[in-house]
Amino acid sequence: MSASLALEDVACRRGGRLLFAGVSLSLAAGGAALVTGANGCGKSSLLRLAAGLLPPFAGSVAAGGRLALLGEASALDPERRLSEALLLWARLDALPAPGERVAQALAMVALDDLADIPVRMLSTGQRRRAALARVIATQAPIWLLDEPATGLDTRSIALLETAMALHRAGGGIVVVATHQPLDLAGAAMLDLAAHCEMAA
Ligand SMILES: Nc1ncnc2c1ncn2[C@@H]1O[C@H](COP(=O)(O)OP(=O)(O)OP(=O)(O)O)[C@@H](O)[C@H]1O
Repeated sequence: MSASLALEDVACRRGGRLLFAGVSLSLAAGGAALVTGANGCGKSSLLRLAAGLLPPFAGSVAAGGRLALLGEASALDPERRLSEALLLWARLDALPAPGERVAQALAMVALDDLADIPVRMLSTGQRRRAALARVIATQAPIWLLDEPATGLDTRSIALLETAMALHRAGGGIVVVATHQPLDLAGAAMLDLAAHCEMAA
């Protein structure tokens, strides 16, 4: 089955408040969306909704394919060596060759030289790239990336953009919530401000 992601007239309520309503998005294989909006308008919440971690208050979410979410935290065990911390996650999805997938993912984010370093010793930007490597290693067709460029230098942003482009070229889907401009050619633009229910 080729990947797809559809949000239809979705509303989100958190902490007793309606954050946004009337959000629709339809992505097919190779598609991408860029989610923008002011702090607190619900970008992270939208990604969690798409990931199935939050139920929509109204509307529907349908994902055709496995999802991988890059959230604020890297979710990697700080005490483990980077490659081992990634392997723990890669083994969870029961796909073949977890070691190879981790090695390839580390190379894609240019962290192969640091594979044996404990996660706690990585810099902020290196940790962000490690979190991206975790997503890449899942081989999930649908990527949900929350502020993936935070803390990244110019070269690392280029690596991120290349990884997203390659993923889409292979039929993957990318949804990115970001405050930073990112090269995501032909992406659907979703400005949550237009759907925000919170009065400024
Ligand atoms: N677990 C939670 N319970 C209740 N309210 C929450 C929870 N998590 C977030 N919120 C609230 O939901 C609103 C939207 O938060 P969210 O993190 O989705 O916004 P955002 O657009 O991603 O913000 P930012 O740009 O600062 O990352 C905020 O007002 C926040 O306080």
